[in-house]
Amino acid sequence: AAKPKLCYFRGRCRMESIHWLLAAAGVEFEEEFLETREQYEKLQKDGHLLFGQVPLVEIDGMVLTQTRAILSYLAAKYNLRGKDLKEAVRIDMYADGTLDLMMMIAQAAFKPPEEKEEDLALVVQKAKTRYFPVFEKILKDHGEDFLVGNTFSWADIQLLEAILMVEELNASVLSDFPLLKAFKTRISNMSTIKKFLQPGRQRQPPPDGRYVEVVRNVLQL
Ligand SMILES: CCCCC[C@H]1O[C@@H](O)C[C@@H]1SC[C@H](NC(=O)CC[C@H](N)C(=O)O)C(=O)NCC(=O)O
Repeated sequence: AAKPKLCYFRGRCRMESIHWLLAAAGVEFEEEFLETREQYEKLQKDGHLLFGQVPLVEIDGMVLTQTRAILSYLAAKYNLRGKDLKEAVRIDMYADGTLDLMMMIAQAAFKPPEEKEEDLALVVQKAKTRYFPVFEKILKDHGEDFLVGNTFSWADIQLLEAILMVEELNASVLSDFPLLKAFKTRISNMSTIKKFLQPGRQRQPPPDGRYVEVVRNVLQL
């Protein structure tokens, strides 16, 4: 089958969780990076953008947008969405929580320096007081290597992505979360994820001025 084709800016934000999921599933993908307004307008003209937005993923003969819908489809397709509906909804809840946290980081990139600083400090605070305590407790109560059931799922991928992203902001953020530390080591060492984390793979760097400039130009923000 043809490789999935991803279309987004050369950066993280909404597409990064899709990179992670495909990489964790060991699925090779192609990418088109949006650099110009013309590219974006062509996608719109071709009717590929349902609501005029990216991320865009072409897979299995479909043209998909809406990050959450894409992630749900991919998680189900690659057996990363639990063994039944009850596990699936728990995976969705956990994944949604990490997406909320990571979106806070993504949006901060577009703020002026002082505000960005404040926003990112708030993100670290939220991670330490709201999100990570929840996941620490889940791991403690559940007593398994993974967040849901006793198998690897999309929720585990999302949590690792979020942990690494928050650690970029504050390296000692896991100091009060021993189970999350062990979780991070365990999941990072899974072969497909270990490969993805090596330099030069398709993981994107944190947003920088160039990324913000390209997004603003392409979207005319
Ligand atoms: C000020 C902050 C602006 C952020 C704008 C974009 O840069 C990324 O960091 C976040 C977004 S992504 C680009 C944006 N896409 C979305 O907002 C997708 C939202 C959708 N619910 C999803 O989850 O896929 C976009 O295409 N907008 C065109 C426009 O709506 O006309």
